[in-house]
Amino acid sequence: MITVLAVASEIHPLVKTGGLADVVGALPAALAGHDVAVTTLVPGYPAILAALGKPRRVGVIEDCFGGRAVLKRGEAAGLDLIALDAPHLYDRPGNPYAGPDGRDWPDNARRYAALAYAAAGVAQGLVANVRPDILHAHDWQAALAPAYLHYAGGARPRTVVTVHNLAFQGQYPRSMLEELRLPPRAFAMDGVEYYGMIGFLKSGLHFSDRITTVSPRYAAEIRTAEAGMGLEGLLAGRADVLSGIVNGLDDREWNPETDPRIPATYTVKTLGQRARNRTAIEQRFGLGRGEGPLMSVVSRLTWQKGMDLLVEALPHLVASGARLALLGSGDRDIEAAFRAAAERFPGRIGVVIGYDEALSHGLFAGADMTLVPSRFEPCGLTQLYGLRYGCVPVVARVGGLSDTIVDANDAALTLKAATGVQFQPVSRAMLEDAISRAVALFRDRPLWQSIQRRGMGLDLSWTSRAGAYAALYREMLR
Ligand SMILES: Nc1ncnc2c1ncn2[C@@H]1O[C@H](COP(=O)(O)OP(=O)(O)O[C@H]2O[C@H](CO)[C@@H](O)[C@H](O)[C@H]2O)[C@@H](O)[C@H]1O
Repeated sequence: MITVLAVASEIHPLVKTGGLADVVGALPAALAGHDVAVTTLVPGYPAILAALGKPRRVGVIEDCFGGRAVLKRGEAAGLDLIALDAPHLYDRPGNPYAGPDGRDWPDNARRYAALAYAAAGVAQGLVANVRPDILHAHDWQAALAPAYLHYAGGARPRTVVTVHNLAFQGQYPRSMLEELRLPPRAFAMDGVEYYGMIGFLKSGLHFSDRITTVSPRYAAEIRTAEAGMGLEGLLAGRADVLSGIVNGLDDREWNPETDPRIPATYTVKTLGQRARNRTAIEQRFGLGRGEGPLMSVVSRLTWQKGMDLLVEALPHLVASGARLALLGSGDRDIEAAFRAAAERFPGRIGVVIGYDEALSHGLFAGADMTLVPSRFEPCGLTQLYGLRYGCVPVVARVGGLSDTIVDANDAALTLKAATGVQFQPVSRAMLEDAISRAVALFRDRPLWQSIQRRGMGLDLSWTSRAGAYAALYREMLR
């Protein structure tokens, strides 16, 4: 049995702002089947402490970045958790990273340094009976852990950092070095220094034994200047320990045969049931009926996700006979642009600004397609949900979108291999072209249904994908 201490700033179903939470929440159960036991260290946000009920106190850090912290262990939603209960850092309502005004909490450097610092402590024996073989840090919020272990010296577990999104790196001023409990010598190129700042993610990428990201294609892309966001040199230098493992989806949550969140459940043999789900979408999003396809989006509304391009492509989408139901939140400008489009095209474009887990399931269960025009995408989960639910993905050919969808070109159609529509480069013109191609494919119903069924029949579950992480851990311990 391999023991892993996972460290992350969010975990589904307790605290989620994006795909990171899905992965961190689903992996432990899937890894159990591979003889890997995962304990996850998370910040003691109110939602986490509430879910833990009556946890055991398993450790104390007297001076944890400005106050006392208690490590509390318990089970919630089937997860073995250690919460870092530090009210001065985490006892705040709402979004984990930002205050009610939408701005990052000013002390985020300390809040997530504390998480990584506690992780390093647990990795070196702070909690009785927890002596992990592997410390697995997810994203910048956890990425200082390998650095703390390095500077602490002594015995340590093997370490791996997973990059879910290179765009978020955690960069803070040099003046915080002492406050973050890093020695002066750490401020160097072969330390935590990064372009004159302290780089949390950079530190993790430098000091970890292994680096993974969430698709092979993204693992290759981030070694280039185009997608490396300044870290391409470091990543190229560590190419021998860098790999990509495509995300799976949580079968317990995402299964159209059993999903309690959708009006009508269905299987690959009863696709007709989806009509009821489509009607529910039309009602909720104020859409009229139509011959053309019902397209959908579930996304953060950001530049990464190409949502500004989609705004520009909306007149084309409507002219091609399609309708759109969009659920998302994010940049205020993009939110406003979608609201305006819904007013301009009543009955054709329906928009719900916000975050709504149940409604997102309904969209995959009833829409004909899901649009994912991302400029970059480490893996992407919504295209996987689309495949599973017969909601055909129309995606940009980047990162994990490239690794998970087979474009319906002539060759793929002949080989009966197509699962969606891909386009590149990521531009308004090519997005519009992809929309047109998707509309044309949709008109050929038998062909369309064969594409739907093929996606639904794929094994996308973590149950099989988790094997790649288990194999990586085994190799690291060899
Ligand atoms: N308004 C809304 N209402 C309800 N649900 C919503 C929603 N907006 C988004 N979601 C949900 O949030 C998750 C988003 O996951 P993604 O993988 O698409 O992207 P994200 O950029 O957050 O994750 C990063 O990490 C993940 C995990 O590794 C990578 O797949 C990805 O490429 C990378 O950018 C999905 O579960 C989606 O359904």
